[in-house]
Amino acid sequence: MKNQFDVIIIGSGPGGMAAAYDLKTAGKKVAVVESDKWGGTCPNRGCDPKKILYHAIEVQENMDQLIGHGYQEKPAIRWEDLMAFKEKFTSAVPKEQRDGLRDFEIQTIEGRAVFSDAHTVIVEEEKYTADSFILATGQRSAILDIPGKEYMKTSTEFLSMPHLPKKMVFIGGGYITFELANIAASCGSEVHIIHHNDQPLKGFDSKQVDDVIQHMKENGIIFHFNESVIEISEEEEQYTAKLQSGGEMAVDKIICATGRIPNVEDMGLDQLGVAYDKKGIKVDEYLRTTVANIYGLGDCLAKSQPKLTPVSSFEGSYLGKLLGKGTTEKIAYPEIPTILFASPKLAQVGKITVEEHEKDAYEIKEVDMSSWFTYKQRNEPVAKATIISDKESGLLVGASVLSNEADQLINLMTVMINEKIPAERLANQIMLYPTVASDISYLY
Ligand SMILES: Cc1cc2nc3c(=O)[nH]c(=O)nc-3n(C[C@H](O)[C@H](O)[C@H](O)COP(=O)(O)OP(=O)(O)OC[C@H]3O[C@@H](n4cnc5c(N)ncnc54)[C@H](O)[C@@H]3O)c2cc1C
Ligand SMILES: NC(=O)c1ccc[n+]([C@@H]2O[C@H](COP(=O)([O-])OP(=O)(O)OC[C@H]3O[C@@H](n4cnc5c(N)ncnc54)[C@H](O)[C@@H]3O)[C@@H](O)[C@H]2O)c1
Repeated sequence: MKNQFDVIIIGSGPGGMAAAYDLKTAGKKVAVVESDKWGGTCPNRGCDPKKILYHAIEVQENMDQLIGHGYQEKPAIRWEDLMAFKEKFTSAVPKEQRDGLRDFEIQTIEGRAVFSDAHTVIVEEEKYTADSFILATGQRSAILDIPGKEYMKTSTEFLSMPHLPKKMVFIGGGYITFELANIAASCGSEVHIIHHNDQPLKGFDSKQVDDVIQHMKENGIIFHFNESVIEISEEEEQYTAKLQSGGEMAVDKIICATGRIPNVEDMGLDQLGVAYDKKGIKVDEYLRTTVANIYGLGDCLAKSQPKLTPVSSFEGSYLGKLLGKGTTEKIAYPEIPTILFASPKLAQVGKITVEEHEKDAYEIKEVDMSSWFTYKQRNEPVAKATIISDKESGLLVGASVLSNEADQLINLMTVMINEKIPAERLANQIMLYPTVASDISYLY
């Protein structure tokens, strides 16, 4: 039957895509429904466009570190050209992603999916039925509920701004604020960050967060901790943010980055009995929702794992195996690394702090790497690592790294932790020199 499938996936982000390709490879008849841009958040309005902008400021910073050591002056970034470069990548994404599915004989359905029963969705007034469904609907930006909230923009608008505002404010103290504020400041905007408490970037090593803040202050960013925006007014595209402390701030753009909310509403989930709360859809260890033939993955789930592209893809591949090849295993997550693409980068994996009562079990080592050749050759101002290993086995259990090479180092350490590679085995490897990998054996 034309509209009858083994599995229908709702949402074409990295999670939905991974599930679709793996299920098709396993011989299933698969369809993907998408109501917005094919490819979802990551390549259209998330990681990828952000990384293109970030790369430009990373190059700028690398050059800045060599002023007086070969370079004469810090290069300026022309926002309009950078945006045009970014647009070259992002404008092609939806078609490429959709055509990729079609070429693989996965049916693509455009429109918003709404369930009419546990085996049927309606999209643009047409019925589609399936044995199983996967909810891969992602999240969207939360907007603070304050007077004048209609004047706030989100990360999506930031990543498509045709011109760089002269003065802007970011509300929130999470990943999005820190990454995008850093980009805006490096490109020449006067940037303010307003955060409702004095503990931004929760979940990262607090000492290293202090270092990031210090570095961002040196980059010109102005932090306002224990402060909130309570009202916004507009006059001729100039915005005035009224502050809880009593003051006011006049700016050209206000970006709200106070977290993201799952896309779960108006899909008929309540009538079916698919349980969810404000954190997302509830699933068991097989990623099954409270309705037996409906599964969920990625950012739209209420779960403890971080909401990141590779996590969504991992879950998509797991469901590909579960529904495609009939594995009966529960999902088992490895240690998941996370990174803040700021200046410098802050990345971590596994255990990053040792409590007083754990001190007999773990060894914690703090290493200042800034005098090492890898960092000195680039004149990097900061390079620090905190390494935690299990005293009995000697195995690495966690690490947090603050440096512009943190991504490379943490990727290597993630493999060492997940594959339980003892330090002695590293001595058997010959790594390229001088590179970050050749430093790793000095770390613990
Ligand atoms: C600014 C920003 C920067 C980020 N940077 C990084 C990064 O550097 N590294 C990283 O790992 N992660 C990053 N992330 C997070 C990453 O983008 C997400 O974790 C990832 O995209 C989640 O994938 P997903 O498949 O779960 O959902 P999404 O990619 O959000 O896809 C969900 C899709 O479902 C569609 N949909 C929703 N409801 C329906 C419906 N009823 N019918 C049909 N379709 C529907 C949506 O339109 C969307 O296309 C970033 C996110 C943002 C916003
Ligand atoms: N490098 C990366 O991997 C990367 C980059 C960007 C985004 N992301 C993903 O996107 C998600 C969303 O990022 P985000 O920065 O929007 O969220 P976040 O959860 O990282 O940070 C939200 C911030 O807003 C603050 N906040 C919450 N409610 C508030 C309120 N009512 N008033 C004022 N402040 C409030 C929180 O204290 C927090 O500091 C991340 O959790 C992550 O999963 C990842």
